[in-house]
Amino acid sequence: MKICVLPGDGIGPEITAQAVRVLNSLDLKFEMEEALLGGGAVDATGNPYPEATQKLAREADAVLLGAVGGPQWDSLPREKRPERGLLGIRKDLNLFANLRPAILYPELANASTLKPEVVAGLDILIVRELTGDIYFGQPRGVREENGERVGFNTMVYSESEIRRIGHVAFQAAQKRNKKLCSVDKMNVLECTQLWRDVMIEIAHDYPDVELSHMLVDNAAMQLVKAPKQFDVMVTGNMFGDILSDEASMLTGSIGMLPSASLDDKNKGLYEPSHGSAPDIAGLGVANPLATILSAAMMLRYTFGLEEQALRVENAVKKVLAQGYRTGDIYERGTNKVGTREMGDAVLAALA
Ligand SMILES: NC(=O)C1=CN([C@@H]2O[C@H](COP(=O)(O)OP(=O)(O)OC[C@H]3O[C@@H](n4cnc5c(N)ncnc54)[C@H](O)[C@@H]3O)[C@@H](O)[C@H]2O)C=CC1
Ligand SMILES: CC(C)CC(=O)C(=O)O
Ligand SMILES: [Mg+2]
Repeated sequence: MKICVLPGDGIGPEITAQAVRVLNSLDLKFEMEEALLGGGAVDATGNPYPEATQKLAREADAVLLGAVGGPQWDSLPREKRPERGLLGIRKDLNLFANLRPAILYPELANASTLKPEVVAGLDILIVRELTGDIYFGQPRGVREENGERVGFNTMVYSESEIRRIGHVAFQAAQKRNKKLCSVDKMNVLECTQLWRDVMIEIAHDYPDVELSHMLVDNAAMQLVKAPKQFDVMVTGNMFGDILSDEASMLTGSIGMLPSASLDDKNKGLYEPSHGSAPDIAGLGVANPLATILSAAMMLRYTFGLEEQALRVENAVKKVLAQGYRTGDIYERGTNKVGTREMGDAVLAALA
């Protein structure tokens, strides 16, 4: 079981270290090797996704990633920016299916931005397409036109790209409550009219799943109005990026939202849904639970170790029940801890 570990930038190394400790405590035989991705990689090699990282990531069964980016790299030419490294590894490994579960742990009911009665028992799975859409579409750039600069990107999806993420979402819905909501903007975007048409075609293969459709602006509103109407949501790369950050706050914090990015053979990259949080980097206060829960997803999806995945998830439940909280989920009467102490608590819960 080979894992390529990419701590990345900002809080990335702090949170990844805790997930690595958790994996190493499980008495399983992992081979782990670290490499550079993002800003640190640009500084060291001039490339945000260096060849050595590419080789290691391709050879590994799974990748564990912290996060990339930071203001010190924002003025670099676009192809050298840390985020290009992230898009690069996702595309290179064909990780088209991004699973982002938004689950409210009962202990965090007061940390949610919504009233407890609106979110109690919340358990949504956002299935986000990850290697297409406007983040990858060509042409892109800034050109001179009529004496001014014009910026442009292209939203593009092929039928086959929509179909393969659709199948992932329908199959996930089959294993859950058999309800799938596809989110698009078909009223104004041709690209997402095709998205809707293809989802309707695929639905014939899954007669047991109830498919509904929602425009993305309404979906953003419904998520904070009545989130429990959703079970599985499927959407494109950009809408999924935005809606998953929004959904994270229903669970208390973006520091609680893990993710799995999968290809069609269960190879996966596992990372928290948040970014490198430059505002708290180096302070030892970041919440490592999203990364630890991402490691649990790795055990489940890539290694098929369901029992071990549940063990880690139960350890996270236990530390929350014991009252351990990083600053982002802290409330009066609980025990405020830093990143490493939260890792210690999870390890103790696993022992
Ligand atoms: N997957 C990745 O590597 C991603 C990278 N980024 C990059 O990260 C950098 C910062 O982006 P932002 O827009 O500020 O988003 P962000 O997700 O890094 O931070 C947003 C807010 O959430 C807080 N936060 C995030 N993770 C947290 C955690 N584990 N515990 C406690 N608080 C946490 C931060 O302190 C900040 O206030 C940018 O360079 C961006 O491009 C952004 C999103 C994803
Ligand atoms: C580079 C961005 C697309 C990363 C991001 O915000 C995400 O994947 O959630
Ligand atoms: Mg994002």
